[in-house]
Amino acid sequence: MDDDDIPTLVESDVPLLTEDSQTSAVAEHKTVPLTIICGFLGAGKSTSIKRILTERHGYRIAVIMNDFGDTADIEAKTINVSSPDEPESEPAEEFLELANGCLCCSIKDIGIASIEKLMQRKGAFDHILLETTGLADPGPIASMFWQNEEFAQGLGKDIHLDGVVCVVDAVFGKKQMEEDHASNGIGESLRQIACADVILLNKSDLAPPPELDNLQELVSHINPAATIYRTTRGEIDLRYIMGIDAYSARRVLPKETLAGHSHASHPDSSCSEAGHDHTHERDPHHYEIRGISSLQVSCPPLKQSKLQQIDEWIRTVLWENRLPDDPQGSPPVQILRCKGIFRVEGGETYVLQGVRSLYEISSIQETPSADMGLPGEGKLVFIGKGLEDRVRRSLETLLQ
Ligand SMILES: Nc1nc2c(ncn2[C@@H]2O[C@H](COP(=O)(O)OP(=O)(O)OP(=O)(O)O)[C@@H](O)[C@H]2O)c(=O)[nH]1
Repeated sequence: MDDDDIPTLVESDVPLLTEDSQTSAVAEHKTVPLTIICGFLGAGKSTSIKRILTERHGYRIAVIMNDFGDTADIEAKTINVSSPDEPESEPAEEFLELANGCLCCSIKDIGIASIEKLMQRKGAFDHILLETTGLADPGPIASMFWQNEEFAQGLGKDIHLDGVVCVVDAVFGKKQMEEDHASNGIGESLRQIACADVILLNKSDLAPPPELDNLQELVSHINPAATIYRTTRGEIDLRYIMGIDAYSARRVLPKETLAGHSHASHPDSSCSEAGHDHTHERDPHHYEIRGISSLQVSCPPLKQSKLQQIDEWIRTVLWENRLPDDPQGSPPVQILRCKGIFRVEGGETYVLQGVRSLYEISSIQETPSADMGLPGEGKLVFIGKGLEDRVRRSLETLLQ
């Protein structure tokens, strides 16, 4: 057709994402995705959320936070919601309805009960963002919304966990990881990074590029299963942090991880004592901060009979903090997060997802694509403490 011709309108079967269709999509089916936003004190969580709450993006997002803090000055209508069962009761939560259609909810306790109250307004939003405090460990919070029986029978009918986003301070992030002491041995900033599906290196305007490169390399070795973006004031296309489906089979591991090389951990207590170590004599790829590191193992197509053995290996490591073949007195292994995708001979594809001691190995119906790293080699990624060479050897022997 000539450029000057009047175009003819044709019927399209591509759905348009209008406000109405969003509402009906949420109302009809489907569970509302929930994203956990974590990050150490002052990393920029509230700044990122404030941006989301004020920008015109067309989504109705409910944000749950411990207090309104910085967002209190946003022009909004305050609505109090009390439970229909106790209409007279003093509402424990306060809601702000914002001009762009977002809903902001301040709660004292990020618990199931509070979110149930929020869900009374189901249909009024398309996505939930849950901001944790700077010292929160997102692991138990993620487990609350995933693989939790009570949740599955209740709120799980309305909500599903979409992903964990961790905001890291580009200037102080490294220092926070090194100095973050915790009574149980793993500091909160490391737990947050380990548990994340997406990591935002925020305040990138304040860090010199080489420092930013170093931090990114370090963070990507601590958590090779996460996608990392650099941001200033949390500025990022919402598609990269919302609707990422990190707990579904489609995007288990970022492309870089699937394409990348394996990194082994080498134990050296004197190195971890001093903080991090990324110039280890034995392995230039070794990165470890306060004992936390990652282990990636390639996984060729496996015999069906291996499935049960893999399940047993993972169960023993996650639940008993040891390798199945460990002699007594071996140092413990503590896994914070694991992910993986692999194939069995004959074609079936399996996905591994794990948060702390909860894990799931499920087969997926979709035809594996290059995006998933398959066909080709699968990959298993473990993030945690005590991931020494013997752990790699044990897993590699199993997968042979
Ligand atoms: N220059 C610069 N400043 C930023 C950026 N992001 C946040 N800030 C500032 O950093 C300070 C802390 O940001 P917040 O958003 O309050 O951080 P937070 O993670 O919510 O902090 P807590 O709630 O205390 O854990 C504020 O003064 C922000 O204005 C950024 O990308 N660049």
